[in-house]
Amino acid sequence: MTRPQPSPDLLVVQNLGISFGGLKAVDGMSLTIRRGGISGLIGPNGAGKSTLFNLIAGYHRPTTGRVWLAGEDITGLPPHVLFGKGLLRTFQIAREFSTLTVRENLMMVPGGQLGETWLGALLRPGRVRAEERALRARADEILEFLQITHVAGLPAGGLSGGQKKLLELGRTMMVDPKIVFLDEVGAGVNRTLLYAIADAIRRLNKERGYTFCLVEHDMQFIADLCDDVTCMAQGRCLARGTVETILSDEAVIAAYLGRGRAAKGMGLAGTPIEAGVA
Ligand SMILES: Nc1ncnc2c1ncn2[C@@H]1O[C@H](COP(=O)(O)OP(=O)(O)OP(=O)(O)O)[C@@H](O)[C@H]1O
Repeated sequence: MTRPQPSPDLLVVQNLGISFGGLKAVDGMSLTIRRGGISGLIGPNGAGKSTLFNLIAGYHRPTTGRVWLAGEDITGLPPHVLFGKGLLRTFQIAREFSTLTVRENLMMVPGGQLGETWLGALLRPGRVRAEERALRARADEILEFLQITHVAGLPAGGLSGGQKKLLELGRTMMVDPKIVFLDEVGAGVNRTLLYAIADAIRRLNKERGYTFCLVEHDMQFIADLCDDVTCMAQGRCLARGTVETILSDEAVIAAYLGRGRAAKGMGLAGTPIEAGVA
């Protein structure tokens, strides 16, 4: 007897929309994200990419449409509930606890720890210590995976921009997520750390099966990592396909560079697109 195969689509978004005042920031977006893949989401400034991430990850409630995760309707659920279901979102500006050490930033990610309540700490000190040891071991394993063990004991506020982005990635790893939405993880990061971040994403995908969706303006980063790409413009889906087809698509190039430059045959492949170029 053959077993039913799980659907290849981990996340399905249908007709999602939200308006701010009169502006339709996301206007009937549909999207599918394949289980075990790395998908890219591109589009000029103000296209609605971050807002779409916010709608999916529960930071905004959509006015239209639905979102399913592994077949379950998760539309409008708040971020902490989605976190528990393995759906996580990082932000363009890293959100570390600056006075805590890097290791502590990792250790505090999983919620519901026994040591968080005075009663738990008082009544079960042995279990609290065991829980803390397990969290510390997990944090140290992640720091080693990301090759940033040397900053484990430093305050997170003193890290470079790229190291903070690696820490953000590490924080998602503390809960073994199903799907991670990375919002401009490469923005403002030097080339060396950008390679380290790309390498970590690739290994998390291949070795641990994490599914990723990346918003990114650096087209080389998108081309190096993504299996498929969706381009948004004015809150809508402009085009969707393989990296090669999307980065050479005339409508996509025009959305970024303007019609005239698109007509001169200027492509996007390999080009870091500066914010604001559109
Ligand atoms: N909370 C908000 N209130 C009002 N308008 C908003 C809000 N959030 C986003 N917008 C507007 O919605 C539109 C889409 O913004 P969004 O940040 O999603 O675009 P983006 O594609 O992520 O852009 P970028 O690449 O510059 O980050 C923009 O016009 C933005 O000004």
